[in-house]
Amino acid sequence: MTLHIQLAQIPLQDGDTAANLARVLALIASAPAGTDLIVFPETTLMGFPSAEEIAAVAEPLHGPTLAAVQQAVRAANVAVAIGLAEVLDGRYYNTTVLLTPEGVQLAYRKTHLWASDVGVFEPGSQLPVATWRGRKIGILICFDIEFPETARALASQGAELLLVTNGNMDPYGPVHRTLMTARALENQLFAVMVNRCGSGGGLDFAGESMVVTPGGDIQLALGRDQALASTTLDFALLDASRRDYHYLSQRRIALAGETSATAAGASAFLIP
Ligand code: BAL
Repeated sequence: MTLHIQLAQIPLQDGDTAANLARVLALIASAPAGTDLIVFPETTLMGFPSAEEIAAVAEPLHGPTLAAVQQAVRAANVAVAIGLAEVLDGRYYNTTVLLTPEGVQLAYRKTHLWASDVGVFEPGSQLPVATWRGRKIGILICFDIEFPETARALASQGAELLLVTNGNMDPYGPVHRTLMTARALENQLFAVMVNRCGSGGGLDFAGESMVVTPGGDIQLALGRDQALASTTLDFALLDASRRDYHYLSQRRIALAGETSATAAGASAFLIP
């Protein structure tokens, strides 16, 4: 079984939802034939809003911006993993959704806040996994991958594909290059990371989006500049990586925390 994915490493405009949405809609409409999933960066749709802007730009998952993306996803018959600034019950979250022609399959709220997230977003408290196209998928956002427990919490629920939406800036590019390989290898799953590029808010974003196989090989690695790159995830590599040993079933130390079944083929690890 394979998944054809496109990595959309793009610059973003902080606080300018209209500009970011226009770019996203154009990329969805022009996705190469046969693409199953396009992965975008962290907070793609709003960029990084400031504490002063967040109330004005944050939207609920049923808001107009994600509705426009949903319409484009249906028209192009592709799925997207895309970030947004979400408002839910009066609280703001740095959220990434897996949005398919059928709707929101997965919504993940960044659980480990980077310094610039604090005061703008609240941390999420769940690490959910959903099943799509027969594969269990989990999402992390940027700083999350710097904590091994996060990917392990997804893998403990059977995750086979980790999607990471990034807004990683200089000088931390090498940190994520190393850790994406580690997260894939130690959990024997595909890890796909798409970072922002360009600059904004006084930051230079590192780009360097990548795909790592369950065996820890770098299947695709981009540079620092804007790029669209397609590749195919062959899940036979996941089975091969687990043939002689399986870290998850052989580990002797489990994570502290409960996992709840949330829907058919879906679950969530609850941070205590
Ligand atoms: N190394 C930066 C992590 C973040 O911006 O979430």
